[in-house]
Amino acid sequence: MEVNELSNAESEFLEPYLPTRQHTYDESVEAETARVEGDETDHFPFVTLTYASSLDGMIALGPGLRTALSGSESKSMTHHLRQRHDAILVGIGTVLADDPGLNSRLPSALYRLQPRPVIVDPSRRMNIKDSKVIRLAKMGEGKKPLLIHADLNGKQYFSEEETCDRLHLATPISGELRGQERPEIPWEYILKSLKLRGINSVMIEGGATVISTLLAKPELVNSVIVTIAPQWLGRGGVGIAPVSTNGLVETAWQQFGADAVVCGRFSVAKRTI
Ligand SMILES: NC(=O)C1=CN([C@@H]2O[C@H](COP(=O)(O)OP(=O)(O)OC[C@H]3O[C@@H](n4cnc5c(N)ncnc54)[C@H](O)[C@@H]3O)[C@@H](O)[C@H]2O)C=CC1
Ligand SMILES: Nc1nc(O)c(N)c(N[C@@H]2O[C@H](COP(=O)(O)O)[C@@H](O)[C@H]2O)n1
Repeated sequence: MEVNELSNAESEFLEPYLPTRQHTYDESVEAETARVEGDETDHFPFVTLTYASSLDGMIALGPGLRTALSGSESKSMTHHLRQRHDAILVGIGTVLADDPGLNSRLPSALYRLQPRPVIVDPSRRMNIKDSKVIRLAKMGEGKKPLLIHADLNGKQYFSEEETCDRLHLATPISGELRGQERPEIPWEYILKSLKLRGINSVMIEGGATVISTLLAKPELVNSVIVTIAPQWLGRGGVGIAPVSTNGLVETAWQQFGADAVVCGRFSVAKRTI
């Protein structure tokens, strides 16, 4: 699908919902801070939650199915967001279903402006060999992905490999994780660890599990940007369903092609970066 630069009016519409400090992320700085352990600060990156939804609140036709909802204009909007954040984060479910590129294909997206892909993959399910995100990084069209793993032995360490970097996170409640088939790492811990590595802003793009769990943690989210495509995906679809009710404030919406893009914030006190 064609991806084009946004008009001035389109970027101005998005601007109030985007992180103010741009492109502060520096890979060499990340390598330095990687040695720091035991982060006790309460600093988090700026977090933007974003996804494309159908009129019936679905983000995919069915589990594991890559589903195009955005039109060219709103897809371009997503690629604009990608180059305005230091990192783009998805869960392993999205990588296995979609094999996404997780880079910005905008003509203005120089390597320096590309987001660092972050994949939450607690049990190391990612197929490194055949992954598009790694192929793009090798070609210099995107940054090397950072995989987040759960370390069940209670250790936190970083390892750099040729194709990807790995951040093994022991959580503050690591004892409770032992023996779990799908260990859950607290989002506070994931986000703090990214900040500690020099990542000041992260765009969280999916999938259903990641978005739904973060919607129940509004105190961690600075902005929400949702594309609504004018179609229904039906009852077999994968929906966004937070465990608790909530709503956005300071909302604005604009049409991008046939789609509506809705922006907003949660009313809980926000942090600045
Ligand atoms: N329309 C849209 O904008 C988007 C749609 N999608 C769709 O979403 C679907 C994938 O959604 P899901 O299967 O729910 O996958 P997901 O991408 O949300 O990943 C879920 C997996 O990530 C890991 N994970 C997530 N949070 C974790 C945490 N706090 N601690 C430890 N591990 C954690 C777990 O292994 C979990 O099983 C696909 O069909 C994909 O096409 C994905 C992204 C955007
Ligand atoms: N903005 C948006 N609209 C849709 O209709 C989508 N299906 C998605 N999905 C997300 O984009 C990823 C694919 O991106 P690449 O172009 O391959 O980098 C996919 O994995 C979802 O995260 N997004």
